[in-house]
Amino acid sequence: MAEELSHQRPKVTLNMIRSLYKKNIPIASLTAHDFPSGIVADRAGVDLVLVGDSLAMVALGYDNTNQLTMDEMLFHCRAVARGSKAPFLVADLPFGTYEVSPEQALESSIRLIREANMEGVKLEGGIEMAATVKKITTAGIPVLGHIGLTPQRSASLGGFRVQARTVTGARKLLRSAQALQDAGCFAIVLEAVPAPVAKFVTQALTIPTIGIGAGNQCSGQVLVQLDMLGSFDRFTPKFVKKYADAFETNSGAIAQYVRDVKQRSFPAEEHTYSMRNEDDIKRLEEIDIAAAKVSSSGM
Ligand SMILES: Nc1nc(=O)c2c([nH]1)NC[C@@H]1CN(c3ccc(C(=O)N[C@@H](CCC(=O)O)C(=O)O)cc3)CN21
Ligand SMILES: CC(C)C(=O)C(=O)O
Ligand SMILES: [Mg+2]
Repeated sequence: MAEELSHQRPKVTLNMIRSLYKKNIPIASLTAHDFPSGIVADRAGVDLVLVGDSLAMVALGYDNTNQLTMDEMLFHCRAVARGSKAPFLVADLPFGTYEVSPEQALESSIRLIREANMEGVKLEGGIEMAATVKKITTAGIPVLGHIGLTPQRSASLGGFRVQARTVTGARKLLRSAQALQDAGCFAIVLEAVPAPVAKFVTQALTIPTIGIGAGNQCSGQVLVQLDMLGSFDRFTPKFVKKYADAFETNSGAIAQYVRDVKQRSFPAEEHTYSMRNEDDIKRLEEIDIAAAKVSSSGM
């Protein structure tokens, strides 16, 4: 326990996120979707851990994020919160749990805070979600906005496409960002927009932007943990940098384990228990195994 405590760093609060922004220190965010991914993000110094609904695709094997239910999200949030102690904890509001009305959004947000130890929520959408954001933030729940490529709306966007590639698009993005800021968002995720557009929006705001596929001039960055670890092999967006090759490393390790088991080279001596008295081995060998077998199969 003492050793465990020595790894703890100060709790990242909303004030600390704001102070990083004021000091122009980029906010390092990363997703986590279970206990071990929450622990590593914490240990590695991540400021903000997002339990993203991308977990639908990377952890549960769904084709998109829209099939994820509130119960599944709550289940994963609880696991992340058990492992991730220092980072500021934010959860995605799953598709269908916040669009019906501001009241529905607030009720869903309250569940994530009260039942799953989250500290804030994220929702997708721009100016049209301003009243909803206002409802949630007024209740004292920090809200992270998310504009640009909004995966929950990929059907109406025509797929996972880069957004705001024109000046008109950039102006529209800024209007949405400002509406979210005015509604009380503490920060806004900008996903898959050209770097100059993200820079333009970031400079026009007084709250941080967290980029994913939005260049290096945002106030922070976020990636899906399994993407950057090279552990998700279905697709790789252009914005993903693979910092490890977990899929290759892990499947290689497991293939070696399979060979070892087949060859009886695992377990070795050091993974094996001994009897209390060496002499007992001999006594075991003297027992008539054939007789023991007969008596047991005869029941
Ligand atoms: N593993 C994973 N990583 C993610 O970043 C992620 C998810 N899942 N699931 C939910 C959404 C979906 N996301 C995606 C998925 C694909 C692209 C992609 O392939 N984009 C193309 C650009 C297409 C265009 O030309 O407009 C690319 O080449 O990057 C982008 C974002 C982001 N989110
Ligand atoms: C990639 C981030 C922004 C996200 O929304 C998710 O992981 O679901
Ligand atoms: Mg998401």
